[in-house]
Amino acid sequence: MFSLLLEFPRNAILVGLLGTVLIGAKYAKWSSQRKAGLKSKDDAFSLFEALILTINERVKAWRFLLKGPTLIADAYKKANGAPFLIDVPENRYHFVSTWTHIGEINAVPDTVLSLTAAAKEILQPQYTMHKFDWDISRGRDSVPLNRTLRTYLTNHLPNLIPKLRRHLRVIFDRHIQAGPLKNGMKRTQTYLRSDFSTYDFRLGFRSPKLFPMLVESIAHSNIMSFFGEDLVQDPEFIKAGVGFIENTLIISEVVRVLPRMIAPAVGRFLSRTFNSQTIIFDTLIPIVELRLEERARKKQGHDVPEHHDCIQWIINGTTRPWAAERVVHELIALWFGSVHITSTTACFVLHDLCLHPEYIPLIRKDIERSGWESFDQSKGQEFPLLDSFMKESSRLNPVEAMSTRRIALKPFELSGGHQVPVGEWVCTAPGAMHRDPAYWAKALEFHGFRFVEPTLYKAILSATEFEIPEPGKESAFNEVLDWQLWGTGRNACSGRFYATALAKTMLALLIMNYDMKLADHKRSKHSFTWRSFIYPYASTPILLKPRSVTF
Ligand code: HEM
Repeated sequence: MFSLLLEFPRNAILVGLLGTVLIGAKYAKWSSQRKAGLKSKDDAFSLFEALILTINERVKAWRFLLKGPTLIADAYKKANGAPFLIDVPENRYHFVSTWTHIGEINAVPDTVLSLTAAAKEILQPQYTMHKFDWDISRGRDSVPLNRTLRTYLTNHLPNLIPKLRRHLRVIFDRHIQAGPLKNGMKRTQTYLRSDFSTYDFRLGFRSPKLFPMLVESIAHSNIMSFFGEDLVQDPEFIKAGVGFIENTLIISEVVRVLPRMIAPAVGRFLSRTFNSQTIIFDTLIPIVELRLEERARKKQGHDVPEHHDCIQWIINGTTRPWAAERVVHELIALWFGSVHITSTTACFVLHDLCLHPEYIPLIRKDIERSGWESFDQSKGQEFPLLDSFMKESSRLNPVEAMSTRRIALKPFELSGGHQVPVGEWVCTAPGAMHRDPAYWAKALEFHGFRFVEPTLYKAILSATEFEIPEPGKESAFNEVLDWQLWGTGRNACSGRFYATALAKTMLALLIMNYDMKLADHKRSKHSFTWRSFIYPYASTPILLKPRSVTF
């Protein structure tokens, strides 16, 4: 199921080979064009120099695929606050690293700098999302989805979180019990829990496949939140939903690096070969059509069933109803943007919990102090120590080394005179910014309670050894103003309240109900990078053992 994650290096080699062929082809064309005009030895020498330079630049651009975060971090240091350029195989990125420049990006409309154009280049939705052809500047078209997530889904969290929690407990128990036993007794003995799932607390640590467990948990939760509870019972849909993420990454990567002449044909071929997008589309269409019918019947005064999910909120949010196909396209894009990044973020927090186990007892106490009911009512804001720990983990290990991506649809100039030509990208470097001592005291050190409020610090932490490196940095995980995890301004992630509540629910369940440790500290950051993304391997070796209490 997670073949992509395991086979990614192989795919990278394939793309690398493709790149070499392309560079060769481009050079042959370039060289033959110039031979005609070659007159002297000097010309031949300049040609040779130019060729070496071009090859150097191209090799560097292709290196971005395998070493993106390192290249960005190195260039960030050299630039010392100024905008800097990084070439990638198919484009040029202009990175900014000051909050003034970030503010300037946010100040222009999306007819000048567009997130949706950048997303279109990354995801190639015409091949990956059932021919979704979204506008490169969406204007008010983005309102129904963003309002759905930012307002309706967030306000629904007190009802939703307890339901999600019930499902998550069952999924965790199933995965953890299925993991190989690493120590303890050989014979399995199971106990019935109050919620009718079983677990086996007499036995030792088990080694489940952590990342697949987290992806499945988030996929289930998102199905319930976006499409309603019925689809959770549909294994084919869930399989397609998880496979869709891998398929999208493969198809879009291949299409992006191929020459424009052949990319569409290959894209169409891959689109037919990997059919998860079709399964998702075909499953969702009748559901959305029924909802549109219900909307029409309701307008005529008929009684219709009530639904509390994203399908319904998107439909309700449009004044002139969108066609079913249009609603489904929005949902497919939402699915891609929400499953993968949330599971990866939660996975890295779990690694950090194992690397810094001294934080766990205090985080447990704090979770007990608040309790689930207060957490649910706070829409996932509670558990401040866990919140701060998550933020410190993602500050040092954001799963994305780039954020606030925009394509220039018109020429754009930053203060100081840096120009961004049409078609090129402007973006930020969260990985590098988050480690910059200009923004953070003791920037490279992990301080899990860095973001805790002073009053809470006095009440709970002052008698402990834990340090807060700098006063005045208290801030929530879902805050956008002091870091780049969620992007910028009006385009900042509208799903961040839901994402935070879900990730925190999962982490709190695992922290409270299991003891955890890394099987092998040397392999703790068992991750690889592709472009600017950082992925955990599917089989990261974390050991979990049920505790004798259930929370
Ligand atoms: C830890 C998990 C997540 C992270 C780190 C994250 C991060 C981001 C980032 C960096 C952006 C781009 C913002 C910009 O360029 O200014 C974004 C946009 C977006 N995210 Fe998330 N996201 C997460 C989870 C989610 C979830 C769970 C949902 C849905 C429930 C979601 C929905 C969206 C949407 C709809 C946008 C586009 C906003 C727009 O077009 O204005 N995200 N996210």
